[in-house]
Amino acid sequence: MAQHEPEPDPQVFDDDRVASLEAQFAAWKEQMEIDMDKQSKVQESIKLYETKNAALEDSITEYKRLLEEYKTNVADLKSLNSTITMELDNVKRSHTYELDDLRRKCQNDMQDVCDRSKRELERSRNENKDIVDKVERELKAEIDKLLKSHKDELQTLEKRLKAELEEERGKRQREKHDVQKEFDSELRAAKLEADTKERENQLLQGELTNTKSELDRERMLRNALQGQLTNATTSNLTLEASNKAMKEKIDFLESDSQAQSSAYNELHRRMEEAFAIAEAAQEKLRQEETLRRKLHNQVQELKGNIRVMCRVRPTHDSEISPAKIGFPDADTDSKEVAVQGPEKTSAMGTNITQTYAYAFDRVFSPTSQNAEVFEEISQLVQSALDGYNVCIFCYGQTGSGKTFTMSSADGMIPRATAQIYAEATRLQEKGWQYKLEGSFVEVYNETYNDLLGRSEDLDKKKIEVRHDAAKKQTTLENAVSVPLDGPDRVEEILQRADKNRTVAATKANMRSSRSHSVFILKLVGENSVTGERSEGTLNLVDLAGSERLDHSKAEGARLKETQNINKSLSCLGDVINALGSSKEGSHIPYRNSRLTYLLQYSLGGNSKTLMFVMVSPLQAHLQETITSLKFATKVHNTHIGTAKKQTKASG
Ligand SMILES: Nc1ncnc2c1ncn2[C@@H]1O[C@H](COP(=O)(O)OP(=O)(O)OP(=O)(O)O)[C@@H](O)[C@H]1O
Repeated sequence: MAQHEPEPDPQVFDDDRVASLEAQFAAWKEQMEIDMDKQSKVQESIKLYETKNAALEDSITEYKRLLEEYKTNVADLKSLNSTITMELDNVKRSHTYELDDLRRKCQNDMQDVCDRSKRELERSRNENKDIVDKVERELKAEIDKLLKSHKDELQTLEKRLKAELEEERGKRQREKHDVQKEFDSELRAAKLEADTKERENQLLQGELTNTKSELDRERMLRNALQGQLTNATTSNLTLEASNKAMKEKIDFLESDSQAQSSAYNELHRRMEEAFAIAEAAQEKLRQEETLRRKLHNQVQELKGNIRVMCRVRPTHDSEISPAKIGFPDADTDSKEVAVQGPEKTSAMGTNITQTYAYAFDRVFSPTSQNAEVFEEISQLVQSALDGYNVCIFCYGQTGSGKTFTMSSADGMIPRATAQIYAEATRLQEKGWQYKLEGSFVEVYNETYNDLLGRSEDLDKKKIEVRHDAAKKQTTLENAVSVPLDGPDRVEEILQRADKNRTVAATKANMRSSRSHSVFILKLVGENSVTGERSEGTLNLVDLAGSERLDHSKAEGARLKETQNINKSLSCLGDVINALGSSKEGSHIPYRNSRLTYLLQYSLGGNSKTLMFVMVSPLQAHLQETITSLKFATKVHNTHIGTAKKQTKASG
């Protein structure tokens, strides 16, 4: 069994216990001192914390106050901000309205001035011409009539007077002769009688008185006869006076015709004046034409040098499953198109469709006609006449309506050339003479082909493209260029190009879809009156189908074609991108494809560019449609520098 040590008795204080208690006490004391020390430290800390707490509370109060102040400031700033935003919106809106008004006013003024001047000129020309013709005719007829009637009157009068005079003279002569004869015979008889009476005087004194009285009677008779002779002479004199009066009348009538000829001279003078006014009006018109060109191109520059428009073609009767394409602002601006994407299943398992919205400078819905589309581009066509390089191209997948828009019978090419021809003819009266030349080339497999050359030469004849950097003009060596001397020539050009392409096409290869065609119209104008000269180019481009073909399914010639199309279209995108992002003078990759090389001077800062993105309305083409619209949006967001007109004084 184990021995237990006895428990110490608490009442017994031996030395060991005392020592242990003392040690314990010392330890407690030490501990207490430490605790006291700690307590005083804690109390000090508490005091410190209390001081800090008070300071913190002060700070919190200060912060709260500052926060309140800050909130008030924020509220003030917010309301100031919204006021400024509102004001900014108002200013923006009013500026937009002002700009629109200014633009509209400019266009209206310009139109008014042109119309007024035209009407004025036309009216004064017609008036003058009519007045001059009428007056000339009337005067001539009047003068002829008067001269004829005067001549006739004169002749009749002369004849009558002569006859009367002759008759009167004859009558008087005869009367005189008779009287003289009578007198002579009477005198002879009287003499005889006097002789007899003389002889008888001596014999018959009484009879003498009788004879004398008879003689007196005879004398009286003679006097009477002489009186008659005097009367005849007086009447002769009267007739001569009336003859003179007649002559005076003739002179008067002749002087009247002089008055008419001075009236004619006056009219001639007025006509000269009218011609001078017409010439001044024409000069004014010429000046207004120069002003119109300036204003027109300012408006074009305001619209931007690269514009993008979208056209959705209608579905044909044979086509089913149309895509859901909407035109949200068709009733107002017509600038938006919204395409409903393919149906997808969400993470929650529900079917969803996404709508993609795009905005361009103009969107044409399927109901739009070529005439409506041309209205939008006609102003750019006008710019080509004014000396700018203009490039209009159609981009889109095969069958989206590019060729319909560009080259159909009422497409952009025939319409543009007709407008240019009409405008060039109209400008002749303002002193402009234009030389218009058209060529039509195709870029196929990175080679240029002449669509106006002989069909057997297609793919064989080599065309060289030459650039004149100073004039910013491009020439095609070895390509046929046709002078556009009448509006019908374009139909001939289109037919020839179409024939060449058809000859080149094979069953497996629809050439029109696999090549880019470029219609190039050169417009060189000279104004003999003002000495101005302008050189512009209009390029109308129908691009190859933009659909991404599956390389894996293409082989041989088809693969090469596909690669070339993809390359040239992406080069076109690169050039536009570089033009939009680069500084002046930096590198633009025109040389990377034949298409961009050809269009070099019609895509840069010196030109005005318009891209039509053509859209097929079919659900089956939806993916291509979205790709095309994305590409077009990228182009639309590009800003290209201000165009420069190719004008210089001739000589
Ligand atoms: N706006 C439209 N109105 C009526 N028909 C149209 C319109 N646009 C295109 N079409 C018709 O749609 C068809 C395809 O058009 P088009 O040949 O112009 O397409 P494309 O894009 O030029 O094709 P490809 O690249 O093969 O040349 C043609 O029959 C054309 O007449």
